[in-house]
Amino acid sequence: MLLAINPEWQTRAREEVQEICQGQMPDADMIQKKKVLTMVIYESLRLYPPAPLISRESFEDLKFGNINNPKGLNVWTMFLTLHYDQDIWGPDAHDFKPERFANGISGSCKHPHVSLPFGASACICLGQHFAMSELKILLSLLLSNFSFSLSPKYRDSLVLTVTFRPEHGVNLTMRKL
Ligand code: HEM
Repeated sequence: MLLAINPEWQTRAREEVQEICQGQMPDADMIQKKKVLTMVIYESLRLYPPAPLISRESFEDLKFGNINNPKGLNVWTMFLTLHYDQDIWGPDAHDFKPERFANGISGSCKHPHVSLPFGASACICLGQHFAMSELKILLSLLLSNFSFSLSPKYRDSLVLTVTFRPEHGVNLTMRKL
């Protein structure tokens, strides 16, 4: 959806796929080289993190500033709000700008540890590298075979429960290249 409404990024990502894959099925080496696609995926996961919150239980009494956090309490961190914080990402925090990730996650914002699409610490997503590979393969195949734009049927409605997802799916108009 973000590539459909940002055709310049769709073109950049497609050119990179064509240059690296040369019409072949993407392999592990090719996936590693896809810098533009990585930036696009990180920025999409910043704006629309599929799992927008994580929880942790305190094993002992803790105090954060003037907030008491007794043993056994579950603390829920809504990183969706962190991903849109203008103090962290700048005044364009609401915009799709994959170039923020040109120098990886560490160079993307003021406090890179708040870029949390896969969570953090000991419970960080076990499948994150697998998920990134899957996304790069899927997007490479889509980009090399189709151009896409937003369908007139698209209805913007996001549902936030344990996951963050489009209520009515994502209707796109696909054209075979
Ligand atoms: C874009 C895709 C994905 C996203 C955004 C995502 C995100 C997350 C997040 C936010 C957590 C919680 C981390 C935390 O509590 O700090 C998590 C945990 C986990 N994810 Fe994913 N995930 C994705 C794909 C996958 C895939 C493909 C697999 C398996 C093949 C996977 C396996 C797991 C497992 C096993 C955990 C629990 C880790 C633990 O508690 O030790 N995830 N994921």
